[in-house]
Amino acid sequence: MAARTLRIGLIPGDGIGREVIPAGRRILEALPASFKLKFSFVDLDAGFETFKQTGAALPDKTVDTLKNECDGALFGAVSSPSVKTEGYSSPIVALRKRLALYANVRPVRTVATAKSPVDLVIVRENTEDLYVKEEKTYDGPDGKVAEAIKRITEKASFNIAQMAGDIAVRRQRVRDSGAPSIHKQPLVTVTHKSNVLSQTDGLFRETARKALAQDAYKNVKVEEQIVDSMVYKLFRQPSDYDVIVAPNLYGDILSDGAAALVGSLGLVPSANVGKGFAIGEPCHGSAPDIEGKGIANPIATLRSTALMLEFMNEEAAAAAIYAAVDANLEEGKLLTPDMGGSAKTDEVVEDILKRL
Ligand SMILES: NC(=O)c1ccc[n+]([C@@H]2O[C@H](COP(=O)([O-])OP(=O)(O)OC[C@H]3O[C@@H](n4cnc5c(N)ncnc54)[C@H](O)[C@@H]3O)[C@@H](O)[C@H]2O)c1
Ligand SMILES: O=C(O)CC[C@H](C(=O)O)[C@@H](O)C(=O)O
Repeated sequence: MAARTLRIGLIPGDGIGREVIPAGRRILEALPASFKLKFSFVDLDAGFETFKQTGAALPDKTVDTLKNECDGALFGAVSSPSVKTEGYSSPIVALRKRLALYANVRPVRTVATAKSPVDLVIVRENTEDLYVKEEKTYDGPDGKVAEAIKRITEKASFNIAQMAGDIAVRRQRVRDSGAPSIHKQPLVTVTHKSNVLSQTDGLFRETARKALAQDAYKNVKVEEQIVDSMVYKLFRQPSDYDVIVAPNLYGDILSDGAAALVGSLGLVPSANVGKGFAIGEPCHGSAPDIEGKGIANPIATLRSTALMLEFMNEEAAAAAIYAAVDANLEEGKLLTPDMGGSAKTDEVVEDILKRL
């Protein structure tokens, strides 16, 4: 069989995004020939630096190249300012919408030998909710008033719940094939706040339930949880959760919280997934506090690279990367400072490449 050639867009962005994305490229280049995969790469711009230089945080060239040339991509992180900056808008949020990457899939897990095991996936809606970013400020009788639209549609809620159901079924298939797991039965937990937001989150809840009632998911247990009590229960008993499906903002917040349960934000990957296209992206941001020190944990990016390969139907290559990363973590000798070690980014990458 001839090797499959895949063209990958690399969008480092800002801060530690520039320090971790090269690790993603290196691990793809280091995949053994037995996987019959070849890669070509194209460097693409986005982020606050790009905005300062060109006036566009997400140049059209980046979007067009991804659409017309690439089979997949890796995105690092961007330094979006916390104050309104005329002309700037988060490029990763824009990219998710422009490429219709409707699902943000975020597996959060410990290694098999962990004392308090966690093995869950947060499936975050990726295009709407408060992230439609339709905001306005005006003067009212009590001073300035700022408003934002929270938009939930039936279509996006249905699609994201189906993605959660499909992932639950796939995870169970892997368990049934003998893979060790802390879970016995597939479970999807629908997260919402429809006790207060009965129309928006109400529509999400009701639609997700409808989607998960389809025959394809008849073996999947479906539960629901209000997002605040979800946080409480997740932090007390994370091993109770298998697949969590959430509207955009709750999914964003839950995934950083869940990262704390497994030791570091620097471990948690994600994939922005659309029909036939996926962008791997570590869950973390540009980490200005450690930028330039060469100590960023590359594991979230390496796992995001594997996750991108999974969505390209290259499960075996993805599994090899996960195994090499797990071997590094299980030995626990070469860890970056966020994990209590003193290793540099490049040393961790070298160690994982050796194990591949
Ligand atoms: N996908 C993205 O582009 C994305 C995601 C989140 C935040 N951001 C942006 O990043 C900037 C910084 O945000 P923040 O500081 O609130 O969050 P952050 O995720 O950048 O950092 C939070 C904390 O986690 C640590 N951390 C994160 N990733 C790490 C890694 N790989 N290795 C070791 N430690 C790591 C940081 O040092 C920091 O202490 C903001 O401008 C925000 O808008 C971008
Ligand atoms: O800072 C940005 O530009 C986007 C941050 C981004 C988000 O979805 O809100 C990040 O928190 C993430 O989880 O991907």
